[in-house]
Amino acid sequence: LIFLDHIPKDFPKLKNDAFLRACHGQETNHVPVWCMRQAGRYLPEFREFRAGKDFFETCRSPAACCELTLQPLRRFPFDAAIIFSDILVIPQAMGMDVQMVAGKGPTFPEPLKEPEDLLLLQPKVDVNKELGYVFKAITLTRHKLDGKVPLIGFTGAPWTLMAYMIEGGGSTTHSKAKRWLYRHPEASHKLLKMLTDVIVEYLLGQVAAGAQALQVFESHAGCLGPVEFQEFSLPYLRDIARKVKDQLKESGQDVPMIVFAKDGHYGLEDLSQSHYEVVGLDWTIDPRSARERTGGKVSLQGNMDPCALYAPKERISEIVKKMLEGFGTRGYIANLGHGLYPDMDPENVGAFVEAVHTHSRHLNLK
Ligand SMILES: Cc1c2[nH]c(c1CCC(=O)O)Cc1[nH]c(c(CCC(=O)O)c1C)Cc1[nH]c(c(CCC(=O)O)c1C)Cc1[nH]c(c(CCC(=O)O)c1C)C2
Repeated sequence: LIFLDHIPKDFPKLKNDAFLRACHGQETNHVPVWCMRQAGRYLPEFREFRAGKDFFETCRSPAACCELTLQPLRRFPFDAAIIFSDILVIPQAMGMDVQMVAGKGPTFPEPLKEPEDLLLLQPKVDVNKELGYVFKAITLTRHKLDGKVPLIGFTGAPWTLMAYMIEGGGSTTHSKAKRWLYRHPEASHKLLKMLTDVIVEYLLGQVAAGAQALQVFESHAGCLGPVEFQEFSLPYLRDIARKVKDQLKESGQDVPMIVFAKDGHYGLEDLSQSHYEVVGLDWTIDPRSARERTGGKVSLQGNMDPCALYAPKERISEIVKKMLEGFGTRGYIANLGHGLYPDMDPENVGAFVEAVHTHSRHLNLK
């Protein structure tokens, strides 16, 4: 792969490696914490910066992505940054039109309807050309972070992206996309394979650009059952991790990978044996049982109910303490079980971060 030869080597030295150490199951003084959607509409500075600008235009501006990535870190002592972007830049790179419609979310004016529509997709995507703007944003942000915390790159997983490409936007049932799984299994596998190929190159490009960890979002695992998950999600999640890791090993790099299959608790054992260092959890799983079911094979990330941030600060602190006791402080990264909502109070996000740091330091001294 060409882009691995171009790894910039003049990045500032990392000052806080708690997140990376926790990914590898190593000891840390405190439990590292970050929040999914930490760059988002709950921050007034985010709303002000985004006002009047098109969402995907913002994604295509490395300077804007850098600014939005850094905003939450100016407020809170998060232990990791996640690059501002979106999972739907991949369908765009494959030739589909995606627009962000205010009050509605991402919308595909012409979603995939039948297997013949796969012919409309770019058969061979040049990720450097189509997604180079993300790589530029990552390199710029890694410099501007000045080694404060590691930078996480991310992608949507194949099934989740397939679901958006067929549904044409958000959905509660995902029945259009699931119709493909039952009616057009071969075409489904063809599309999932196409997506996997692009995702592998995209993640490698992000590492070459400076990403220090990678998260794969299988946000729509919950609408699959265990049987469909085994056939249409898990093999591709595994393939992505194996291929990315094989390539990175060749160039002597070690970048931890996180898999987050939202509502995919039925797949927890399998996910813990899928070549990812970290398994992300939503709030429907009890921390102790997650530890038991994953048998110490992986680090765990999560999983406070985002809505617990509506509670008073003292209550947040108690909930965090219980969560830390359940997971233990080793091989654990605190996070929410899903992203922050726009109406959440930034002060309570601060209380969450502080509770994780304070209680985990205390537990480590015991
Ligand atoms: C802040 C934001 C993003 N995307 C969207 C918004 C809100 C719209 C706006 O700001 O104008 C629209 C935006 N983009 C998407 C949605 C969900 C639509 C739906 O399914 O109904 C919305 C509202 C699609 C999307 N996009 C993403 C996922 C996976 C995570 C998840 O499960 O929530 C998904 C499913 C990933 C994503 N998306 C984003 C990040 C940035 C980094 C961070 O976390 O701080 C990330 C990681 C950024």
